[in-house]
Amino acid sequence: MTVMWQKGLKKSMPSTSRAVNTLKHNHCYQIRKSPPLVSLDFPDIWTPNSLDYDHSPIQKGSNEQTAAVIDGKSISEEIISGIASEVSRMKESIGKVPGLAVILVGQRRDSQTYVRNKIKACEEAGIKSLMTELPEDCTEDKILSALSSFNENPSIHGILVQLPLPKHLDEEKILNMVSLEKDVDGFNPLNMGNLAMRGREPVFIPCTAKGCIELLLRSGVEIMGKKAVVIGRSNIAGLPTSLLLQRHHATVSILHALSKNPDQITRQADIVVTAVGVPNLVRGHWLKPGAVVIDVGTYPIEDPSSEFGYRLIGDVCYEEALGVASAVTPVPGGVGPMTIAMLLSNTLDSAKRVYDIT
Ligand SMILES: NC(=O)C1=CN([C@@H]2O[C@H](COP(=O)(O)OP(=O)(O)OC[C@H]3O[C@@H](n4cnc5c(N)ncnc54)[C@H](OP(=O)(O)O)[C@@H]3O)[C@@H](O)[C@H]2O)C=CC1
Ligand SMILES: Nc1nc(=O)c2c([nH]1)NC[C@@H]1CN(c3ccc(C(=O)N[C@@H](CCC(=O)O)C(=O)O)cc3)C=[N+]21
Ligand SMILES: [Mg+2]
Repeated sequence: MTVMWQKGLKKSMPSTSRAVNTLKHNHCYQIRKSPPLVSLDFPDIWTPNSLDYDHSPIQKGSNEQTAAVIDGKSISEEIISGIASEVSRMKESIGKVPGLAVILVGQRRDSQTYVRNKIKACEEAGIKSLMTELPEDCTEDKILSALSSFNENPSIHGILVQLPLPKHLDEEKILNMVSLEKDVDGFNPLNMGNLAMRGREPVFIPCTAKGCIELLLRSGVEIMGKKAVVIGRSNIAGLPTSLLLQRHHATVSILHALSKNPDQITRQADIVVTAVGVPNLVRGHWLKPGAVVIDVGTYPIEDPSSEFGYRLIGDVCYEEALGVASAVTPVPGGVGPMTIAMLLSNTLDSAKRVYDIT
């Protein structure tokens, strides 16, 4: 493997040696600081999302197209129009509508686009939206005070802090301030824990994960008993998606930046969900013929010819996948719009819970 790969492994070594050191210092007298039996370290390396992947030329149309294109855009529109009619029913019966608050910090163009899309979708569905835009260099206190006013505002049923936040801000602390009952992103650790644990129900299911499953179900893909591979293990995409697939009784493998032979493991999967952010990471030969491929990745690349100066590409080599898979989601027009539809769905559910409507 390449230099990056080796660097990653080397840098993740200290966790072991740290454990050994603690053992030496503690000797056997101090019980309070006993060394961990299990290391909980995630790689503290920065994984640049560009490790070791296949740069060989893309095989356009070398195989006849086998795959159906899963139209996330139109499925999301269907869902949003269903939400819109529920919202108008709510308005007629109790004179109230769901409300979503969005906090956007800084000037990232992609974040601005996603947030704009979310606000636009709220308008379509009749959901009230409030948006707080804060400068890149804003203080933590500013965000926390915006959050506490949204937490207390009874006409707000969902709160979303757009990620990533600028580096100087403590993301965990800020996300922890979002009231559990309004955490429509599902990023609160209690939500994730409940998603993972048998017999428990999260208040909200994270939107991207929910969107991926919804795409599978609405495309008639059976999940139960199937082998699913999720590439990526982030809190916002890969991890919750793998948990949700497991809840739907798939046999799930999770791949990440330090996984070896990802192509071979992926080739065994009936369902592949990829959430990495590396363009063309998943090549045609990574896929089992007939696999269903859900591409969460959205990597912005410069494109002066498009409206906002950039366009998005996914993790999957789309041209190659079309000739191997049985179904593929495009980027754009796949998971992205579904994430937004699920955000609205969570916000509606939240309002229904507050007003005790079924
Ligand atoms: N369409 C949508 O609605 C959404 C799209 N996205 C997009 O999905 C992508 C991922 O987002 P996010 O999860 O936030 O990103 P993160 O950077 O938080 O996570 C990326 C994950 O991919 C893994 N990874 C990195 N490189 C490789 C590699 N070469 N092979 C296998 N795994 C690798 C990382 O592994 P490790 O853990 O070892 O570092 C990590 O788990 C981005 O393009 C993002 O824009 C995200 C959310 C919603
Ligand atoms: N707190 C938080 N919640 C999120 O859900 C969240 C986040 N932070 N940070 C970033 C990721 C990414 N994400 C996307 C949402 C919509 C599109 C989307 O609408 N995509 C369209 C096209 C976008 C465009 O018009 O360029 C599509 O794929 O068709 C993409 C990506 C949500 N995320
Ligand atoms: Mg990364």
